Amino acid sequence: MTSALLPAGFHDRLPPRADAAARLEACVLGTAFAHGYERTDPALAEFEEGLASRLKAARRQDAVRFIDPVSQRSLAIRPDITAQVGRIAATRMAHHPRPLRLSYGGPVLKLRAADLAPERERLQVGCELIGLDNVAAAREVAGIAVEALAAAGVTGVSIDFTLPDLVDVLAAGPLPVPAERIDALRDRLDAKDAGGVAEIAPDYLPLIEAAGPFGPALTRLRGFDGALASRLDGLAAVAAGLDVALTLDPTERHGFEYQTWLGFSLFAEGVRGEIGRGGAYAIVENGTEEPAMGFSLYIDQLVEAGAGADARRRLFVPLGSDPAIAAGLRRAGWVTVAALEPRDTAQAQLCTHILADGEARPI
Ligand SMILES: N[C@@H](Cc1c[nH]c[nH+]1)C(=O)O
Repeated sequence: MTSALLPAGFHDRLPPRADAAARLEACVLGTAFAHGYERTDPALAEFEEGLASRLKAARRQDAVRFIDPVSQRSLAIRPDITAQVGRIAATRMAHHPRPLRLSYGGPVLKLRAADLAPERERLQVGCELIGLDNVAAAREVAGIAVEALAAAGVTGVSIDFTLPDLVDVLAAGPLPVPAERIDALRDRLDAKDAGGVAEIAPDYLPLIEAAGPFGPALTRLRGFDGALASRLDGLAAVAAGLDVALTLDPTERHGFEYQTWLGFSLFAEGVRGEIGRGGAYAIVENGTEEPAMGFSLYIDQLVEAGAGADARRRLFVPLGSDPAIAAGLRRAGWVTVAALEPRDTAQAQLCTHILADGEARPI
């Protein structure tokens, strides 16, 4: 019988997966570091209002909240580190020159699991570029995400672009929609509900058909409304710098609550669901807004698909072996597992090799 040790949506990472996760995290952060992104390590929990108000339309209901007995205030456990990096950039690092490049990695907690992803606690690793949200910023950020995944040995990566504020832009200008119906229109477009869209604003129907492989989708969108020309040029320029499969789904909103002109989801062949997301957004501080661009990767699905695994070559060091030889082999990259009592065996210690006559012999 397996009785639940942990609540639904939570899991312990055991060996070798915990090591694989740490390796992937280090690989992503290492790639980011090499591009000038320095690490921040925000607090696990913070005042709820600060977290919720920092990014426009970030969802307060995503966070696990509680009243802190010490401060008597409502705290939230972070559901997304991006908002925290925004807080740090806007306050303690406000005086740093822009653009400011920061990276992060750590657990995040959601109040509820999403339909297709049962996890509530996940390991989030990412980069934020604060002070710019133009094409150059998007190219850098998306490029680093792709490079980091390649460095981590993840293959078959693809990116699905979206234009999160597209409906707002069209509704405010060329294709007016009554304000009270915009939310419903957005939801129906997101759900690709053609009948529902036709009821509210039939002019928007071509947007549903514009989803698909990047090139043709972009061409269809270009024919849709001239008001989008500069955005679409920007999108084309971002895509041109990326050497992975690209798609475009202009009305996808799910998971892009606070992103503005550009959003993207990352996928990899053989990996369940999205492995990450990113895009442009604004950080709000004292009524002013600062543009930013970033991406977050979720490491657990990658680990589940086998990424970050190593060959697990473990060398068993029998009792009485010369410690200097084992030390030399460790320096050469071996993992050594020392026998601590006579009945220890290489098999019990999951070793692939054994130290015999001063050298590593396969078992
Ligand atoms: N933090 C966002 C992705 C993102 C990072 N920067 C901008 N957007 C997410 O996990 O969905």
